[in-house]
Amino acid sequence: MAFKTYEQQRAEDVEQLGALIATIPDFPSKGVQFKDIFPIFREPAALKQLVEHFHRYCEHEITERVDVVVGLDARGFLIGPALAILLGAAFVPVRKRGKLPGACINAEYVKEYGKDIFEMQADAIKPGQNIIVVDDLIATGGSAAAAGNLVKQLAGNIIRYLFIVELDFLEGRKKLDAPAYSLLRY
Ligand SMILES: O=P(O)(O)OC[C@H]1O[C@H](OP(=O)(O)OP(=O)(O)O)[C@H](O)[C@@H]1O
Ligand SMILES: Nc1ncnc2[nH]cnc12
Repeated sequence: MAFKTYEQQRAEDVEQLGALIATIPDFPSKGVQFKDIFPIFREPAALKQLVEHFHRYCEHEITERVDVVVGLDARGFLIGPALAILLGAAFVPVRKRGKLPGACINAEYVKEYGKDIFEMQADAIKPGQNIIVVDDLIATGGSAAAAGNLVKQLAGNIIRYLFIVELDFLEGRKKLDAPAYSLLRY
């Protein structure tokens, strides 16, 4: 097989993985065009391609050492730990209220179809650690911004937000305090 440049591999990933995303109208409520990532996860080769895409992005675009990958409840848990293993980093979950034991910090947020409270264990991040925040999708940016708020409460240093899907028209990345990268933008 011919050698592919970083950009050629990126374009191939966007095309092949993008073709697997399904759009379901009016889910979970009327007017929402729900982007379903699970068809990617049903195909072993696509799942590997997805995780390797994010790993390649980090190797190519991030100069700092990544200490911790933070994943958002619940679909951020699907790629966060796999990416953390490839990066040699730790994984820390952000969970919805009431799910984590011990002392927790919290942040309230509003998202595309509702509002909620996120929590993180108070000793999950050490001051000054370099953090990547990972989720399946950014819509209004409320969820990712709340996760960023939690990291900042613990004095972590966010170096990137990573998403599989971004809904550009909702301008969620404007709420974020660090650069964002999305594999697929609609
Ligand atoms: O940018 P926003 O408007 O905040 O929306 C994006 C968030 O919404 C979805 O999660 P959801 O809260 O539906 O939870 P789930 O992963 O448990 O389904 C999605 O996985 C993101 O976390
Ligand atoms: N349109 C959407 N599709 C999938 N997940 C979402 N989370 C928030 N908005 C979403």
